Amino acid sequence: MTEAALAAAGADSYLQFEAKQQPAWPDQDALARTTERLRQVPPLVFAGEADVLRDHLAAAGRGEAFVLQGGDCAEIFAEATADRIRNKIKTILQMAVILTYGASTPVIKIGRMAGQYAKPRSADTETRDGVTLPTYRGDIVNSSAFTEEARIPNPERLMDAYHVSASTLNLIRAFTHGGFADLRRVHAWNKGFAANPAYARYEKVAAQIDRAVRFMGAAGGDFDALKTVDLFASHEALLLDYERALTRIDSRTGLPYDCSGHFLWIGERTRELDGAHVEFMSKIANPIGVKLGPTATGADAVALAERLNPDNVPGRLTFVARMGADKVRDALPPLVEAVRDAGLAVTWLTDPMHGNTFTSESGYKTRRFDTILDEVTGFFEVHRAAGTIPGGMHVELTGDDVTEVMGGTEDIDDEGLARRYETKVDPRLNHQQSLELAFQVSELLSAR
Ligand SMILES: O=C[C@H](O)[C@H](O)COP(=O)(O)O
Ligand SMILES: C=C(OP(=O)(O)O)C(=O)O
Ligand SMILES: [Mn+2]
Repeated sequence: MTEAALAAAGADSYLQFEAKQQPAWPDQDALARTTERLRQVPPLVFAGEADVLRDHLAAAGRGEAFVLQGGDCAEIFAEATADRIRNKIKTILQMAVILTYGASTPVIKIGRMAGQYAKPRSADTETRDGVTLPTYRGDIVNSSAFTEEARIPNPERLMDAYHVSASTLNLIRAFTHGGFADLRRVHAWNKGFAANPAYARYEKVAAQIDRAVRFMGAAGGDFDALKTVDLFASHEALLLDYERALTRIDSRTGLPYDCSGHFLWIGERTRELDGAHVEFMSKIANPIGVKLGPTATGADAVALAERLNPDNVPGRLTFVARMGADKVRDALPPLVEAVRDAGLAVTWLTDPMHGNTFTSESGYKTRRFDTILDEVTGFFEVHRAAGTIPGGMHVELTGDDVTEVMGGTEDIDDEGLARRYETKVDPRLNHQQSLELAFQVSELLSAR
């Protein structure tokens, strides 16, 4: 019955199109058994929550809120521990308080969390010391260990992804609604950060936020209302077998929602108009995103918006621009202007990470803090010139003290990268660098 309704709603139409970046599963029967099980399990999120997020994203598109989307490039099953999840949530909440001050509007918090397990890769194979194996495609597909066995796509991992997502989401809900996210606590953490002499340049903003919080208290502000926050879950909808298996008909509206997360996006490598990913995304009712890189044209952006949001519903569609700091000021304006001139409702985010990756001399895949900040700055400049809204920021970060991105006050250099380089795919801002970025962006936002 439900499956019939999903088919009638077009949830399987994507099967007629080419799907890029899918694993070569050696055992199709095992895959079918797992997806069959996944079609029976409880959804991870409720469609009504996705609707709430869509309304928030619409507000961000109008400049009445700012979006902070962040988390790992690739979540790792074995790293879904209480400590690591807590540190990540803490980092996002700390950044959100800083940005809220700068934007003087609510910050919509979205984790690249509880489902960010599938990775598109530029190469199908990886060679180390003369040995060539299939690439790691995320924990939902294979393991990053460099052995032949580990790299074989294993469909049982889809089930593991579901369970690890469920436990991560459970902890997110507990932390954000159980007292951990209380504004006064988060504010005290930020004061501690800015009081460290190394970060003296952020003291001024931190002191201003402190004054604002104290003013609120004196004026009888309701801090109890600020004890809980909403942190939404998002990931790249890359592995279509998994996303389709977690799609459910919403009992309220009769519409299909992909209940693997609140917000799903498709990446730069899978956004073809005639590809399976765009077709699948066109059929689900969640708020969705599309990454746009420097080769995207204004016509591409308009065509994607018309295809993915034919009713022009505000908040339904977010474009995440990932141009590169050296290109954003030239490549983004034509897209923003075309969308603006066509009267299309789109919420614009900047991803200042994916266009700024390079390999350091010592061989680490890295990015520079200053380049990341420069792309965010360019994004704000472009929107200011076009009279459009810079709606938010999408970043790869972790709450831990890793050394993967160069620069920041700590000034991690090429040699320093080796100290604690842990990511399995792309480099992440560490805890300190994430807060620094928030302080600097909050200044850009104040001028918005
Ligand atoms: O996270 C994004 C992509 O999956 C990643 O940048 C691809 O990395 P690769 O070029 O090492 O395959
Ligand atoms: C794959 C990613 O990015 P993009 O599609 O922008 O390259 C990502 O966000 O990890
Ligand atoms: Mn990445």
